[in-house]
Amino acid sequence: MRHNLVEHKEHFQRDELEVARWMKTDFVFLRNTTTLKDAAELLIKNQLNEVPIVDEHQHFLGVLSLSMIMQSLLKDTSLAESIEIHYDRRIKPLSFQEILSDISPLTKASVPVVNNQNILIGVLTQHEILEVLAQTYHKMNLLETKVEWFNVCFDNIYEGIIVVDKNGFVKMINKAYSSYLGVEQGAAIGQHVVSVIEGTRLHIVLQTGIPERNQVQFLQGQEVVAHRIPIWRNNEIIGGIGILVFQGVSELYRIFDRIQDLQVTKNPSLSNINIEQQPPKEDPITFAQVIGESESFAHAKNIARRAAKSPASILITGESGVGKEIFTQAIHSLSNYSGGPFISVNCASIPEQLLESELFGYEEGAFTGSKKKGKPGKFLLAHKGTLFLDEIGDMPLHMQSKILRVLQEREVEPVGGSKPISVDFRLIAATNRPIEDMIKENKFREDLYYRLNVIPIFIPPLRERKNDIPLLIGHFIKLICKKYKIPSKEISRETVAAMMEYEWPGNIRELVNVIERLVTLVEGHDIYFDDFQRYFLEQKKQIPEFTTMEETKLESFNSFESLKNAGLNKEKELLLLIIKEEKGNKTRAAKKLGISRATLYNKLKEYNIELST
Ligand SMILES: Nc1ncnc2c1ncn2[C@@H]1O[C@H](COP(=O)(O)OP(=O)(O)OP(=O)(O)O)[C@@H](O)[C@H]1O
Repeated sequence: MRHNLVEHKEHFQRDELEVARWMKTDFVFLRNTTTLKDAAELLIKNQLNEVPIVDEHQHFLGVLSLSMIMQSLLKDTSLAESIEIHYDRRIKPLSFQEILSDISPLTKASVPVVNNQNILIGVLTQHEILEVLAQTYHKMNLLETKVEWFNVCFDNIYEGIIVVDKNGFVKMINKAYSSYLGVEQGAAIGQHVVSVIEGTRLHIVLQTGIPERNQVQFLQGQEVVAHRIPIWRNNEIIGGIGILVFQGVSELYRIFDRIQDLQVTKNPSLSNINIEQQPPKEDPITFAQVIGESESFAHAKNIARRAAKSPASILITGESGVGKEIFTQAIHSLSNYSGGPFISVNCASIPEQLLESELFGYEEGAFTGSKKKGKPGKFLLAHKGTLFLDEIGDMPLHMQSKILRVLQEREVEPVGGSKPISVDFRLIAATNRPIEDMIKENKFREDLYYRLNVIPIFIPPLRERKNDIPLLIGHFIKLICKKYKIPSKEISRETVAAMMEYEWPGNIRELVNVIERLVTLVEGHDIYFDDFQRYFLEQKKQIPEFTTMEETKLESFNSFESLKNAGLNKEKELLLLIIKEEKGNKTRAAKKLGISRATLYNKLKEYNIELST
């Protein structure tokens, strides 16, 4: 029995084999003060051979069996006597944390189980052990089928796949790869990847921890596309996967041509309203630029991709800096409104008294005594395109009613205007505030919420999708090097692992800031953990070493906090100082403080700081 369990242990998670998971918790036991008569009756009634004995605090003392009672009776002991001196105290109980495969075979029908305080909490019987075996057998069968399927796929796939351990030694290689290289599968296994694949970088990816995707590699006289993926588990690299796309390069060119054709034939629907529209200055953001593959993030992207195709309103929720705006832009690019404008409004950053004219626009002479020319509002500017209302949770109640009316009637009436104008736009709203709670507190209109929340998308915070961190680091390093026109840099694995440990309260915005600081401040080609400590952690002097997650939880690491702690206790003073340093530029001030523009506006409002715009 022991042998079988050990052999199949791999197929159970270790804690699945813990005694605590399998022991019986409704069981019979006796106090040491019970009489021999009561004990005998209890054993007979429950058809038991033996029973565990405990003291008044439920501490385990030993085991009493029917044969022990018989022996006592044969020695003329009275049945009225207590069992105290008659039970066996040599019996060793099992700990609830022991693993079934590590314990000796049960020689008895049942064994008592205790916790760390020696309190009797259960019994393990042979019945449970048989149950484990039956389940193991079932799991093994399922696993065998899975492995068979996996092998079939692995060897029949067109792409070449190679899997290495953390030191770069080949663990698996599929048929496509081995025949391309002209190496026997069996011969490649166990060798170092460098001696199997000419010019590989898979071993380098194991060092850096950063995935490399869509890299053109010259192999066996042909250009191929390679992906190199480090496998992270519990913040450590346990191996790597190399994927070779043989048709890659020529196929990529074909795809590129097809995209170009599509763009030429696409006839952007032009606005029938005479509003001067600026041509887009930068390439539109697509989902290819929205980085992240962890399950929860891929799920959000999936919903967003599908939502893009419908005209329904979308409400994106998630903490500040998780990527709500970039999602919105990618949705716009993929939607039927992509030919029209993308208009973004940060509801928190516009003073309340200006909000209406910003959104609805105004007609010439709309304001008493004003000779101001008319101006189209954001609703009108977004005609045939996408309107993004960021921080919708900060919208005052009276404006919420007005917005609701626009959404219902699809018409806007500029301030001072006499007739409504029809508008057609796709609305995407975003918030990092708990809207449902705000509804309960009458701070947000329920009817507007339902109008907006036709398709809800939640973007998870970075700390809940840490496996995306290496991918994001690689992406931003490349992007920032390009932006500053500096040669590409590499980051050490220790730094990546430390970044995976950190909680990122400012989410991706904070990650981008940190990488930007590292890439621009570190002079050499490589970014080491020391640099990370110097440029990021040392700013937060109160935390001497970056060690555990617990420590990072204790303190918020964002720059705002660190600046505050650098001797300035009052947030207001700090705000004023930074704004002065940045000569009133709110975007730069927010960036320096490590907060979003919206948070900066909220804080300015909170402290009644007025800035001339
Ligand atoms: N998945 C991602 N891939 C690439 N870049 C991202 C991703 N998510 C966010 N970013 C970048 O991080 C920064 C912050 O993202 P964004 O402004 O979209 O966040 P947000 O949730 O709208 O923040 P806020 O609520 O504070 O307005 C931007 O520079 C954005 O381009």
